[in-house]
Amino acid sequence: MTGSDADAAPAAGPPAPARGPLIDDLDELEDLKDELRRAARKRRSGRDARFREEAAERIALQVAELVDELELGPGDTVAAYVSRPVEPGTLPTLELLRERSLRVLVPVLGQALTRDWGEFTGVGDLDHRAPGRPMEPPEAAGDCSLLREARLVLVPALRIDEAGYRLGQGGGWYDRALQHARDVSAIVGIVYDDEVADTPLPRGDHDLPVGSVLTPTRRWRIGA
Ligand SMILES: Nc1nc2c(c(=O)[nH]1)N(C=O)[C@@H](CNc1ccc(C(=O)N[C@@H](CCC(=O)O)C(=O)O)cc1)CN2
Ligand SMILES: Nc1ncnc2c1ncn2[C@@H]1O[C@H](COP(=O)(O)OP(=O)(O)OP(=O)(O)O)[C@@H](O)[C@H]1O
Repeated sequence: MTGSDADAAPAAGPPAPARGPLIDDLDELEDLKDELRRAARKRRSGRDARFREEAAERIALQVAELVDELELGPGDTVAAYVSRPVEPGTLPTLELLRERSLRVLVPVLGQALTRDWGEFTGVGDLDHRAPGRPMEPPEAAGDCSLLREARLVLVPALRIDEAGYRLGQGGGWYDRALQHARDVSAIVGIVYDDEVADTPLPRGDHDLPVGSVLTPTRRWRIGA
């Protein structure tokens, strides 16, 4: 290495994680993402009930640690999702958050899949409106601007890469909702361990990264 190369080296800290190519052509972007979604969904559908239950319990333990670290307590707001059977499970997490007297917001899709949020008050209070659709509280507490009140936002994904970019279900629901989060550091993406992408995911202009990743066995901040 020459003297000038050494001078140009960054001062300290790890290198920034590689971001995927920014793809302007929306058709090309959707084709690439759809192929990845197909593979991810296929793998998810092959997991058995025992694996899923254990993973859901482990996710709740990880979330409990995070809640302690953030010193969240009664009255603080956390946004989460009500998992569908194939997704990393959140039912134990939701119960745990309630037990700690946190205010828990979960998506309410509304008529035209609007991005409203409702309060989670217990699994028994949720409605199952249509097959394939996540369970929802019977009514919304407010629209997407409510998300700003959340100190922690737990977000589902099919895959997440090292720079925090996520592959979602393809509706753009979270990409739009997350614009209202108070801060990227409050956003935590949840995936199974083998869904952490070791090569950067394709991303568009609208894709927003998460600030941390949480799996059934570990959690870390992006870029840390
Ligand atoms: N648990 C969970 N909640 C979430 C999301 C998510 O990815 N996971 N979303 C993330 O965007 C938003 C909306 N997600 C939706 C997911 C499915 C359908 C739906 O209508 N699904 C089809 C069935 C598809 C299937 O079987 O795979 C249907 O009911 O016809 C609608 C919204 C908000 N809530
Ligand atoms: N902020 C936004 N404004 C307008 N359109 C958007 C926005 N975010 C996403 N979209 C559109 O929504 C569609 C799906 O986006 P994308 O493939 O990124 O969804 P996803 O991240 O997989 O899903 P989700 O966010 O629901 O988990 C795309 O057509 C995209 O252009």
